[in-house]
Amino acid sequence: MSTVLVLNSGSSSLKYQLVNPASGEALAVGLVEKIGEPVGVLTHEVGDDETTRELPIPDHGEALRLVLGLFDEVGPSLDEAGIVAVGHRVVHGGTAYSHPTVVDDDVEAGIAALAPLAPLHNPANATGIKVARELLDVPHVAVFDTAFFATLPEAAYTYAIDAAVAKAHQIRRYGFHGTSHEYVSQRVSEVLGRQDLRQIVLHLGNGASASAVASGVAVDTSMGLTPLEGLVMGTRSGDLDPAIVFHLRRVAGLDVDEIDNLLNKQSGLKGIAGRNDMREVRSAADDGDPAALLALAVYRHRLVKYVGAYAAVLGGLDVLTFTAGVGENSAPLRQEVVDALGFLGLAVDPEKNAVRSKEPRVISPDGHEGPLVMVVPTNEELAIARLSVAAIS
Ligand SMILES: Nc1ncnc2c1ncn2[C@@H]1O[C@H](COP(=O)(O)OP(=O)(O)O)[C@@H](O)[C@H]1O
Ligand SMILES: CC(=O)OP(=O)(O)O
Ligand SMILES: [Mg+2]
Repeated sequence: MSTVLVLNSGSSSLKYQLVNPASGEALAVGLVEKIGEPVGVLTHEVGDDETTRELPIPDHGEALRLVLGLFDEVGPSLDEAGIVAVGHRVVHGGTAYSHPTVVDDDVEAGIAALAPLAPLHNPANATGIKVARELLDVPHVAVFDTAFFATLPEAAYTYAIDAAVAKAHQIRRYGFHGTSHEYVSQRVSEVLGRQDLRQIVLHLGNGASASAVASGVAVDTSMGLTPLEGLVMGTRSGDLDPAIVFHLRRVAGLDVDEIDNLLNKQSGLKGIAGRNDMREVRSAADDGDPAALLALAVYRHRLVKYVGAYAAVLGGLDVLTFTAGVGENSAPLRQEVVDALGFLGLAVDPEKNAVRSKEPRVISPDGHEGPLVMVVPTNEELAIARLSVAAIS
């Protein structure tokens, strides 16, 4: 057996999975949260056994040392599991990295140097890589969230600003969640047995993004220079008039870091309804909370706009697919969004929509003519494990 340890380092968290890329089996799944806070929390799951530790975890180095200690202590042993690589999720690859890349000192420095383009993500990714390379003597592979969108046409990735300024500062649409959009759109093609599909994928997690995919190639996506643009998210605003930034500076008196924090961490569902977790927003809305009802309405309105726009970009639509935490689990949201898109010929069968499953599935009515609606669970860790093995072989 060979396995890959997949690491996803966030600003204050480290998510990991030990995955068998051939079978797709996850041998261990874990999460270190609240890194740098007074009390950190480590959860390590092997099958049905869960081990939890609460202690101060000052930085990502200590987090990874603790995780490796648990693999020794409660298993599975990385050696016995035949670890062949560590796969790292890296959010921003800039224009330099558009394929999974085996990490050497230059690549490590290159990822760290992209921090200005992804200040919330790349510094943590770079630290995770540095520490993991010190502790684990196997090949390390960086898999970039931006890579799948390297194919975007110029008209889709160009912002209509001064061309010289854009070039000097690498300002363009990069797109994110690419590993998920690629994995999910490929699963759709496999399940339907067709490559020549016009697909829209809605990745709705804490971060959320939409993509338009034509015959397996990404042609548009909602996130931009950074993961702030596009859909309404848990704590991020998504699209807004750029002049709001000047207004916040000049009229509200916020400085740039405060505006950054406001739009990335205090906006989206949280900004409108005070909660970023979709389950809580839905339950407050069910209780009649006006702010939660409005947050849901704004979230849906943005989704409907993007699907309409991407159907136009694709010149028609064959499949609309929902994925990630909200997309996979919220049957009411899927129903509401598809109901608003009936004019495109989309429809959902309420019974199929209510089924909970880890399998990809069509939720349009049987015999439906017109574009299909699907739910396809994403698996970024498995995709990263497979891309990592491909990069070292
Ligand atoms: N049953 C559910 N109904 C609605 N939303 C759900 C459900 N389960 C999970 N979610 C939502 O999924 C989101 C997290 O998605 P996830 O893909 O795990 O996020 P990320 O990987 O970006 O942290 C949260 O907003 C959570 O409320
Ligand atoms: C790029 C991005 O938005 O990632 P996440 O959804 O994991 O925050
Ligand atoms: Mg996710």
